[in-house]
Amino acid sequence: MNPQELKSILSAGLLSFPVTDFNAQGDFNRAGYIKRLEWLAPYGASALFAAGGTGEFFSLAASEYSEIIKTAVDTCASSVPILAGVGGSTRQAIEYAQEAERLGAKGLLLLPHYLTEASQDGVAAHVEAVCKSVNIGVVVYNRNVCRLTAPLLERLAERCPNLIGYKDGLGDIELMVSIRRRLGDRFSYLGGLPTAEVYAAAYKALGVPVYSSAVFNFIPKTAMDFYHAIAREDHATVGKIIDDFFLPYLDIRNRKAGYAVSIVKAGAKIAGYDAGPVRAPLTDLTREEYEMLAALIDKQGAQ
Ligand SMILES: O=C([O-])C(=O)C[C@H](O)[C@@H](O)C(=O)[O-]
Repeated sequence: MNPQELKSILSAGLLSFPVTDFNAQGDFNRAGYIKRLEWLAPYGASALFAAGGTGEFFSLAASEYSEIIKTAVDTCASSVPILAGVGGSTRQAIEYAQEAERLGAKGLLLLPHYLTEASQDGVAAHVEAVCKSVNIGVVVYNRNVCRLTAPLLERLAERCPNLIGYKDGLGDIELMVSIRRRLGDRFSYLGGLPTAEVYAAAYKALGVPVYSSAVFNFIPKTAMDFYHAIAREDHATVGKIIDDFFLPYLDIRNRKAGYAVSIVKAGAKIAGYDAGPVRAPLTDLTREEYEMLAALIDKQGAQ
């Protein structure tokens, strides 16, 4: 798939980031991951991102990465395109990028580099180096230490034809509007704030109709229904699902840093697709929080 074909796929529909399965010892659980992907793939997401943020990319060893991407690509070959998360230092990100391309990923999501502050010129050089290391399409994820501005993205877009997407995890409306207006159709735009549904209507109004859903991991039908309600601007349905499900969900998610991922793994277990524990530095929900989530899912009849 060339970068322009990928851009067109990412310009409509719902995207999702499957969690990564670990067994009780905390090791990658390939069989569980295959079962998960086989369950989720038919629900109609336009692309799935393996080893992304919700897939705990930041906690994976390089030796596990290849197996995870290969498993996702092989399992979903005939159903849904797989993009791979990449990140870390520039050299590490390039190694991951080339490995993911070799294994058949259709594109990459470039997660922010790790730890150090950096000038945005430096971040742009990092993004350019990763884009130039592969032929497949790349989506850059503005979040945390990666805070590229519209002029820098414009420069990157000129230099890197395969940089085809911009994913926003910052929620800075002024920045988002300036990027959307200045870059126009050059990119596909993805809403990617944690629990992106809560921002979906506002982002659609800004010209960003596509978002990635983490809750798709455990209530895929509800996630798709919500996406369709957003797409047809059915405000009553959107408001009802936000009131009944997402606001109480956020009350649990906001109890601890990192719960945006932990709560999704808890949800997967409740849905009958246990992905095992999260890895440190994340922590799992407490028993009480887990029961609260189970009751919330049950109350909605969400699935
Ligand atoms: O890197 C990630 O996993 C994300 O940020 C995607 C998530 O799906 C996010 O959009 C969410 O939590 O809904």
